[in-house]
Amino acid sequence: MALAAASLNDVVVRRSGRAILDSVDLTISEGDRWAVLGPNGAGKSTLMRLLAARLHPTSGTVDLFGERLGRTDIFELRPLIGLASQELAETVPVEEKVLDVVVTAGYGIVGRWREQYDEMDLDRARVLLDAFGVADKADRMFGTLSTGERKRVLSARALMTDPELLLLDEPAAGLDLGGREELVRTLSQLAKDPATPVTVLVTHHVEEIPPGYTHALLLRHGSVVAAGPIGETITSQNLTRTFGLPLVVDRHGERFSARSVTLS
Ligand SMILES: Nc1ncnc2c1ncn2[C@@H]1O[C@H](COP(=O)(O)OP(=O)(O)OP(=O)(O)O)[C@@H](O)[C@H]1O
Repeated sequence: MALAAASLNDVVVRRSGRAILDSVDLTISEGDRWAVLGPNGAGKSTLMRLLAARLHPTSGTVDLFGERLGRTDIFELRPLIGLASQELAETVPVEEKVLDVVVTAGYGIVGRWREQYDEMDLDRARVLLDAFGVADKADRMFGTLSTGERKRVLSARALMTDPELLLLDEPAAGLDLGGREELVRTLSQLAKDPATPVTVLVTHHVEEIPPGYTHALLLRHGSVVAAGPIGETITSQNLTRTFGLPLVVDRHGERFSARSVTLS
């Protein structure tokens, strides 16, 4: 059997005496594209930090590409993982040139630290910016971009190292409707491309799940409500349990939408 990209076994993360992830079991396999959903505070970003080898579990085990967190050199693991998150966005210097924000991913840093980069790296960074519709922003300062433009740049950055695992934490948050739809289309094209690595995307909204996503994980209060193939997991019953209010999910081809049910 192929090695799992990520395998979590009975994972607990405890903070201030509270389990912010509780008994989480999860296997992410080669070719999978996972959407992770749950209300604010459910533990989604904490899960992403584990998958990014930026956090160790309090108990249980996390294996990334067969290497166990805590027993392996995380600095060897991290280049295999492309991460785009708000936490990372906040570490980017506002005066950093957009092209450099992307290209520095290849050097495992944020913030420009040398004057010259390889022309091949710069070309790749431009191609990725183009794929996310922000090639025309390459020479701008990161701090002058809109929220949505920053999200796109960081998604491009996450792919710069040609990672084995792509982690996108709320890539569509703060985008307007047109921007969201464009991003969903870009992410869908990526999802359907066999060359794209295993992907895990966090979102608050089923509308943001790109076509081509194969699996979903629903979290509430740090626990898994449901996990599995997307069509079986994104259901009215599971969403209702996850968000704690009566919800109806509709499916339109490969897209989902959800609305609350008014109880009379
Ligand atoms: N260091 C910490 N100490 C105490 N509580 C923490 C700590 N870090 C995170 N938490 C709590 O853990 C819970 C899960 O946080 P996390 O950021 O993973 O949630 P999330 O699902 O990503 O939320 P959101 O949708 O709001 O981004 C939250 O209630 C948060 O307040």
